[in-house]
Amino acid sequence: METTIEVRGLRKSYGSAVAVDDLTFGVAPGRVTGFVGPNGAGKTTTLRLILGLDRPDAGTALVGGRPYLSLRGPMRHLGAMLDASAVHPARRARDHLLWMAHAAGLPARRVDEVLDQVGLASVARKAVGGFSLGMRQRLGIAGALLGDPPMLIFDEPVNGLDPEGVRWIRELLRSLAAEGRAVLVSSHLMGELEDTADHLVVIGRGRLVADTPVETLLAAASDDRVVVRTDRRRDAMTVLSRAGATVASGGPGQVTVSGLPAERIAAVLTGEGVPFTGLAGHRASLEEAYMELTRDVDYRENA
Ligand SMILES: Nc1ncnc2c1ncn2[C@@H]1O[C@H](COP(=O)(O)OP(=O)(O)OP(=O)(O)O)[C@@H](O)[C@H]1O
Repeated sequence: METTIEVRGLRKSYGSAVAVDDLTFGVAPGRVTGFVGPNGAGKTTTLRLILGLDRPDAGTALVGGRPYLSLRGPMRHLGAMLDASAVHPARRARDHLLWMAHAAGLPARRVDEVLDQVGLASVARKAVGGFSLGMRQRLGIAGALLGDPPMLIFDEPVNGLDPEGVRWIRELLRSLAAEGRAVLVSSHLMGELEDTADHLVVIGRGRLVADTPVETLLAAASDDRVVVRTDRRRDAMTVLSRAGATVASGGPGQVTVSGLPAERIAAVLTGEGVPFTGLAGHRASLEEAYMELTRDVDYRENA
């Protein structure tokens, strides 16, 4: 069975509001695909359609080549965490997972394995009502991992987590992809996916905005600016603009230069006797690349 999730021409409206509008993308194995868009962009609706929790008005969502609801033992194919708070507060963590495992025909030993994997083994017999948001997210992730599936979906797993929790999820997602699994993770904050996602599917108002490798997006957003570190800022700006560069003060001890390659900048400064301590290319952050990408997309309601 192929380990890809394929969404084709997916469409879903609620009354007159179009939540997902002719959406097409794929989620490949062995990488983390970030599913990004502002609040209300249609991410959760899309994930619900993939899982068969809602019916599309048009289009298809296939999991390993088949609709999720037609899979035998679906949790062995695709694991998902959509709403980590949807567990009865009186239920103990281990009992919750045992119930899930039983319903899915999975062995009870998987419950202890996933509790260990997500770091909840020591609180396995505690009621979920006393869990922090981070612990609930971990429990939700444990549920997704229960069937040891080759495909995984996580809806906003980083929401409300402390930096330690964010780091943990980031490493988990990377390791799941490194094992060859297809991992789809949604977020409304691009910065959260920095150092995590290999590929991005960006949506706005239900429509596809971009489907691109992260590297390609970053390269396109990183321009030819070079940052020069020097104590003689004024002199550096004078000689570099005379040499044809566009210069700007880049803050204390820094000049931002564009229009000249780094080697030429170094040669001009050296030739004119202007000392400098560093030259570095400007590399865009994922957040900057996202702003660039979505600058012309109108997200306003009813726009
Ligand atoms: N059951 C529903 N009934 C009516 N409207 C809905 C329903 N579910 C979603 N919507 C609407 O569809 C649009 C997309 O919502 P969705 O939750 O999919 O977005 P999202 O990208 O996941 O946003 P968030 O990051 O806030 O979760 C929104 O305008 C939302 O109000």
